[in-house]
Amino acid sequence: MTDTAPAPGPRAAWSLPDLAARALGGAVLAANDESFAEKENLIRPYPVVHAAHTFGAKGQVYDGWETRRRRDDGHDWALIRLGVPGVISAVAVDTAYFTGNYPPRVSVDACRADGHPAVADLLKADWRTIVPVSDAKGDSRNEYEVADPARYTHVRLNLHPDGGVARLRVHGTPVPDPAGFADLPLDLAALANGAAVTGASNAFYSNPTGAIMPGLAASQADGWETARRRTPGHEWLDVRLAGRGIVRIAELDTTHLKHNAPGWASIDARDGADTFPLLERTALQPDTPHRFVLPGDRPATAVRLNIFPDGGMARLRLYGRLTPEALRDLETRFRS
Ligand SMILES: NC(=O)NC(NC(N)=O)C(=O)[O-]
Repeated sequence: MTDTAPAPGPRAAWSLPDLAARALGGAVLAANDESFAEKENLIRPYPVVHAAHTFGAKGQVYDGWETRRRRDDGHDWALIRLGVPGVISAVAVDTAYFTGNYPPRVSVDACRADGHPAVADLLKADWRTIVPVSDAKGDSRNEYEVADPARYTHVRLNLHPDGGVARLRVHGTPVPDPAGFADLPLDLAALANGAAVTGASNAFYSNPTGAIMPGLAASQADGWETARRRTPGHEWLDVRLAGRGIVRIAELDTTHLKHNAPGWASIDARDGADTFPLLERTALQPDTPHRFVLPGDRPATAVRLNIFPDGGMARLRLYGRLTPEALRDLETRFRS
């Protein structure tokens, strides 16, 4: 859970995942100045913390990135690698607790530098403006929507002229490099491979997208957890796969869900207008990574994970192979 959860409403861009998230592999690579507070705080996943009148050797302590007061005409910048490349739809610049020292204006540039570029190479990259110089407020979540269909790998946050920013969130659609998707089985449900959570019956305790994030869940808050269900029925999670493919192994990981794991789970698959069972209703254990080998060979584009009656899932992994057509589509999308 972060401090910068979008306000409710029909604002699709803000419900897209944060491509700069540290948990996805994002990193703050460089900043021209971090005299007061360090740049890495920009992508911390935690709510911003603040205690007034706490002074360190450099001044008041802030949970964010804060530069010195400029005495020239320049501006400050920080360079961020996205965890997974993608199309950026919205950027949030959260100045929580920066009141007398927030940047009055910000802008954001983006570039596409595939591979593993060094900072020196990135500084020479072809940067495009995705958020022009825009007004920002102090102690606020400043939101800027982006209408640019290009795929980017890095962003640069500019402060005009200087100041402090608590958090940067870069919402967008992952467009991963499909090199290697052809020869190896991959997790067709992984966000990093281009899958997405498209719906959940209940998202009371955590963001359901946590269930398809990389790595092991760090805690119960890191996966999907529902409220206790007090009515008949069951909870479910919808996932659009990275592409049309055949799933051979399903991993249902209830790690950290000790007294609130689902009793049972099943998975339904969808391919066009057809739906079919991928995993029949199966008993689950608390705090356990379950692995099921699936017998079928029908391709699917999306799945619904059903949990009975409620609980959640730390991680859902669906290992399989893309169809040749789906692989070609991803390659075209990545190159365009
Ligand atoms: N009281 C402050 O916050 N002062 C300043 N910042 C820090 N971190 O002390 C400043 O000058 O921007």
